[in-house]
Amino acid sequence: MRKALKFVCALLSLLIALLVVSCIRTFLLTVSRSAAPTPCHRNESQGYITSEDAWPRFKKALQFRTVSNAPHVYNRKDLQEFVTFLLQSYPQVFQSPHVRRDIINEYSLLISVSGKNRSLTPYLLAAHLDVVPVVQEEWTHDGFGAEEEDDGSMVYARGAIDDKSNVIAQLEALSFLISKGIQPQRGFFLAFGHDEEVGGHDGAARIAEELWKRGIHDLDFVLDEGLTVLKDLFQGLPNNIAGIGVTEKGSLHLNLSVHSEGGHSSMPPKQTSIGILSAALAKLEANQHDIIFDEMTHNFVESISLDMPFPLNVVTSNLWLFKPLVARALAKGVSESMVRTTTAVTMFQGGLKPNVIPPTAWAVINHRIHPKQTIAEIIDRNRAVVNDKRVTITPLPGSYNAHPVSPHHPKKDRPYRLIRDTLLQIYPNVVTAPLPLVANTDTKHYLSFSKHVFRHNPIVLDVKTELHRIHGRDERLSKANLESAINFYYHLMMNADSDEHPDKSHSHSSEL
Ligand SMILES: CCCCCCCC/C=C\CCCCCCCC(=O)NCC(=O)O
Ligand SMILES: [Zn+2]
Ligand SMILES: [Zn+2]
Repeated sequence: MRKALKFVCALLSLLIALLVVSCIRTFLLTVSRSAAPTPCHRNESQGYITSEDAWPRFKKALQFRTVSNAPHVYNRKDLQEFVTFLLQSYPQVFQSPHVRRDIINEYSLLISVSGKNRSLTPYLLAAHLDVVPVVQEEWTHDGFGAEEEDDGSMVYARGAIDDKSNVIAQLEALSFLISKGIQPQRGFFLAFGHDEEVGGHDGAARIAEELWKRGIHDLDFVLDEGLTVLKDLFQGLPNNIAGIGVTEKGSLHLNLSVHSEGGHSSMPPKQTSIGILSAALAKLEANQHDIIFDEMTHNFVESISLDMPFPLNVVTSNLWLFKPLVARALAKGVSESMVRTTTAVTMFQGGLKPNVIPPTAWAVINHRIHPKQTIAEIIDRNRAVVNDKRVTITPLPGSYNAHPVSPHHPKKDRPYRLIRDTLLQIYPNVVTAPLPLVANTDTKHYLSFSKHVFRHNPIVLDVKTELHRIHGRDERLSKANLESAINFYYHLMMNADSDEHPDKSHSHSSEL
């Protein structure tokens, strides 16, 4: 008894000592924290664009039903009309001697802007023209009506976030540049694919082929849709987080199927194919893939730790002691998609009639694969968890592993710094963070052109009230967000020329 008491006292003393050390360490880190680097692009003379003129064009763009349903299955008529609308809406852009536009594979749009200084490697901004379907009965607004809130501050439509806002914002920024009589030093491309939502095989893939054929084998950087500026990501965090996707998770679509005897429902087996499959799916949902707390996650947590309120600041700035606790906390809510391979049962089919034993049942699971895992690992573990020979697990075509991680040191890596600084010009109080994009983009088709590939959508989304609208019901975008996006791309086009960002052909690390 005495020994047990001594052990408990020793343990308590150790815990108290560790907590005291943690608090002292947090205090020292806080007082010694260097001021955030002043973005070297606070060049206010670059001008500012309001969204007044853009707003009606954006609303019209949202009304085209450019829905993609499956690879090669999309609304060709509305895509054609949407592209025609874009070409007619920006006459200044397409009449400029510095702009070439090409329709690629009938429905994608490649806009080439030539730079004054041909020695500078061009960059590419990507967006996409297509959208996912609307389940209208779930919406409170017409999914393609582009209806506004009473005060005109918000518009509701599929594609408002993903991804027509970026199509319009990039064109508006280019139009403003041209209206000021500016030809950029560094050339760039606007690449609008027409089937991103179903893999980009007919759109972005063909744009990439066209660039390669033209002898463009090297891009300074690629920027596509991706993480947004996230509001209220964690309770108590005062700043919004501007995630910059420096990699993106892999994607694996798995077909699970069960084939069994049919027959009359009055003489049923113990389990029908639907029951067997449902049990397998329930096992996979109950046994999620492991939490992975990698270096990028570690750095991210540390980067926001000192802004967190007590005692979260102590916990998150002392990962040497609290990492398991923080890992478990991250595995809840939307941040779970960053720390593990996610499992989503997205399709299920089975059964013919109420009185017929279903001979087959099948389902599709979508895994978004953590950058530290592979397709093979996921399939092997799924098979072990299901552990039922009656269930056939087959990978569907179009699966791929996570992307390479783009260089993202803010001092050494100019393209990352360019995007970070431009974000800070538009959103001065955010915390920028290199993170994995949890979804997928057309960047998969541009990886061979540059190692500097980023995924960011320059709008602010409240994590609780807005994220679920992406591919969900009542997708919407505010006028303020459209305006910020336009100015982000405009400043990026200007900053890409800035001597603060010398071309990589004479790259040197500049102290900020
Ligand atoms: C600690 C950080 C946690 C981050 C949590 C995730 C936040 C996600 C924010 C924005 C995601 C927006 C994704 C937009 C791109 C989607 C493009 C798309 O739909 N591609 C097709 C596909 O992925 O299937
Ligand atoms: Zn998208
Ligand atoms: Zn999408």
